[in-house]
Amino acid sequence: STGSAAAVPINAEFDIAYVTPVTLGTPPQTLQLDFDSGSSDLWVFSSHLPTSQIRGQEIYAPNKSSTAKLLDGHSWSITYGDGSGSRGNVYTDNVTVGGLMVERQAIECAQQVSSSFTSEAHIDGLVGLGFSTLNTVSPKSQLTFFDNAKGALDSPVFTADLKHKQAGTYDFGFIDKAKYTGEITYVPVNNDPGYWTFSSSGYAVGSGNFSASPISGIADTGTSLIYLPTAVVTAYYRQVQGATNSRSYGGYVFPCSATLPSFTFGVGEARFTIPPAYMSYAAVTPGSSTCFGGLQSSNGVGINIWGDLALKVAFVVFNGGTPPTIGWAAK
Ligand SMILES: CSC[C@H](NC(=O)[C@H](Cc1ccccc1)OC(=O)N1CCC(N)CC1)C(=O)N[C@@H](CC1CCCCC1)[C@@H](O)Cn1ccccc1=O
Repeated sequence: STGSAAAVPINAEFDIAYVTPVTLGTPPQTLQLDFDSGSSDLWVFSSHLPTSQIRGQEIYAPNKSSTAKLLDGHSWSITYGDGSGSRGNVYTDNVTVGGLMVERQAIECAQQVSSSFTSEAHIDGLVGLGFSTLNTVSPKSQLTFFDNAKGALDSPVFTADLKHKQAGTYDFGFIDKAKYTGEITYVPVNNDPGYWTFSSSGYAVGSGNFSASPISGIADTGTSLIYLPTAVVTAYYRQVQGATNSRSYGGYVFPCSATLPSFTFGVGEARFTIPPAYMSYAAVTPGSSTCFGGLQSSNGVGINIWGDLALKVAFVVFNGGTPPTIGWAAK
């Protein structure tokens, strides 16, 4: 079997996150979920949430689904890198993504969400696509949608074709040759403790020479930006007039009028260049002439992250075979 579903940017201006329609239960309830290869819980806004914590999101009501079953005595609780979090109880039910159905998928129903989730009306929950070792359900941890689907897939892979300010796709079980050009460069994945961790072969700032130093980081569809070592980040912002690492804004900012260099990263012999226009994010406050950079330091994060900003200039194959690998191709 295979599946294919749209990845739609939640913000018309900046690609800060992407959501994908997912149907749950019988009759089907459709929610817009954020596919996150940096975590491994499938959780949703639910009928178990106080209404004060729901502001425009769609909810999943297990008691309205004839195929929902309570996973008695199980609970979950998760906190993300940006400090947001949620917790609740667990049901199993049918989950369908782009025509691919998994029966008895653990659906983690939120009983509490942090304020940043309540204020993000476009995200009704997450689908974790990390390795199942990271799942937070207790006392028995649960499998991700991908791990549950894997055995039935034509090939044990999913691919991400994220785009700038337009809908892309997540495909399951097949590699669509129409979505990329040239060859796919595969590199090893270290899935301990459970991320899609791979080694980039280096970077270049603008037209500068390529610095061939390996950078270990995770491919994370749930993170907007790129978080890399300080040496890389200072080399980049040294080329940006007026750039500063702002404590108050929590990262590198610069005048929105600044000329930005492109940023190139390597995967094996392959090179991927992020154009200058992608390297600037929202103004730090609406209407401000100070902009937030797409490349930030991983110092405060503790892990290097290749987020949507890097993923959207490539076609990426998350190969869940044995051993797992990750493939990057131009498009
Ligand atoms: C440096 S990990 C920061 C990262 N969260 C982001 O990237 C959010 C995404 C977002 C944007 C807009 C609305 C809602 C959410 O966006 C920003 O933080 N932005 C974008 C806008 C910018 N102006 C400021 C910075 C993050 O926790 N991801 C986790 C998944 C996220 C959680 C929040 C909801 C969406 C999915 C996750 O994969 C990160 N992970 C990765 C490895 C280990 C643990 C861990 O937890």
